[in-house]
Amino acid sequence: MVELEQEVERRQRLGQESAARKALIASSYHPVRPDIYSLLQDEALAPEFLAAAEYSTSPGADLKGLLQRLETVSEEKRIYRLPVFTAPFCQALLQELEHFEQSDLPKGRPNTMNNYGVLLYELGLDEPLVTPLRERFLQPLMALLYPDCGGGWLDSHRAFVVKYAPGQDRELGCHYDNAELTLNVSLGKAFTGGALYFGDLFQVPSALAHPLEVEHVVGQGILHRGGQLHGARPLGTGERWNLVVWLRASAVRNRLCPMCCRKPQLVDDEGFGDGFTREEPATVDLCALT
Ligand SMILES: O=C(O)CCC(=O)C(=O)O
Ligand SMILES: [Fe+2]
Repeated sequence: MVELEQEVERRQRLGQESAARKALIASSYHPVRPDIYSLLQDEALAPEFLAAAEYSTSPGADLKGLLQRLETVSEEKRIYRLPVFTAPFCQALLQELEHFEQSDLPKGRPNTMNNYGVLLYELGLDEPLVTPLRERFLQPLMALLYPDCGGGWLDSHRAFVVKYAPGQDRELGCHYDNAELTLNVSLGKAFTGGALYFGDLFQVPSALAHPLEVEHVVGQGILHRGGQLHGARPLGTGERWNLVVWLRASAVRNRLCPMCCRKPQLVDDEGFGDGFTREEPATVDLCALT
């Protein structure tokens, strides 16, 4: 019980420390690409992504129609891919992230597994970039692709950039995400190796028996369920930067925490916290099997 209390305190501290870093960065950091801090414009997005999102919001849109507008990486594992950002936007975002990395401002790391990379919330990129991306584009797509995983009920996210480079992190162990659904976009630079591999949903026995390898394509995003076991193979050469958006639906996680598979007991936190809410959104259909 003492350990549990300490862990709760540690997590609450993380939220407060993250908010403090965000405030410090807002007051003293000078972006090299201020353009990416203005509200997300359609021009930043790949035409295929715009088309898929526009289709998904059109009357009568269905899964079959959407599947004609993106690549099915694995039907069985329900993994999909499509171009997300234009090349110039990827380059601008990379330039900004690198500039921030080189600054001596404090950086909150994405999770316990990545020692490099940054949280987009702390940089101030949630409001102009990630929230509009989720609300306007990802939500309609995810509602058709994963209605049983809260795809139509996304109400928060945790977005970060992971960076792999020689002498830094080079790979990522097998895990599942604290997310109902995940978008992983390759931003560049030039690299070899570093493919993702996917097993089954983590609840399945011997879920890693036949992993599927998925190479990154710069500018393109992989969509998968957060509970799908995955990891990253070692980087060969070059640098790999990916934008990862953990998408959360409180309507789903309020019932069953996706990490411990129990009914969550909530404590207060800053911002989106871990994506749970005390107020219930209206009802949502859930898969009884997963
Ligand atoms: O290395 C990658 O691209 C995957 C990162 C990832 O799965 C995660 O951070 O949750
Ligand atoms: Fe992950």
